[in-house]
Amino acid sequence: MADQTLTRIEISKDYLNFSAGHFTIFSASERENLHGHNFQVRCSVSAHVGADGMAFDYVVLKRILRELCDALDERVLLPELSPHLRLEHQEGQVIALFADERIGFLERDVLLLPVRNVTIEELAPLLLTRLRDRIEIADRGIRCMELGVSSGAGQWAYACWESD
Ligand SMILES: Nc1nc2c(c(=O)[nH]1)N=C([C@H](O)[C@H](O)COP(=O)(O)OP(=O)(O)OP(=O)(O)O)CN2
Repeated sequence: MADQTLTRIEISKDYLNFSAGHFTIFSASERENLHGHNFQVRCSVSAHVGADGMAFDYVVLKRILRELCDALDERVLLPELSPHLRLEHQEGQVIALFADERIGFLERDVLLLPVRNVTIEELAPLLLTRLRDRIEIADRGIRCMELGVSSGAGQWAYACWESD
């Protein structure tokens, strides 16, 4: 009978980070001021170890995670799916309409994300989905992945995926 043992590989590197601006929205009328974080990302992947003594090449995983972080780096992150925020594009600008405010940004400085709020618990599943889209899960026998996002030391949100 084949060995069913799963081995978890954890990747946690200082360079897996992105520096981004955001504001959390609490209600239709309450939001944080625009501010920034050095967001940190980490990941663990559980898989069966193959006959070659490897679960998968973790260099590939690190490269993908780094690219996912770089894609969010040095931008103001705005939520496309917030029920309280409307986004308009006007002459090279993105205007975020919130309550009675019109908050303008240069298009080049912002990134619109398919999330309801720019919180760590929305960023974690977004990045996990993007990771899953890039990694060959079936080929490598990966059974479970967990991706964490932190907005500062000691505050993390984790999103998990398990194969059926
Ligand atoms: N459930 C969540 N709540 C909050 C989030 C979040 O992502 N998910 N984010 C924020 C703020 O944007 C910010 O990240 C937290 O600010 P705050 O804790 O006040 O400040 P620090 O990150 O600097 O933490 P210290 O403990 O003061 O070092 C708010 N809520």
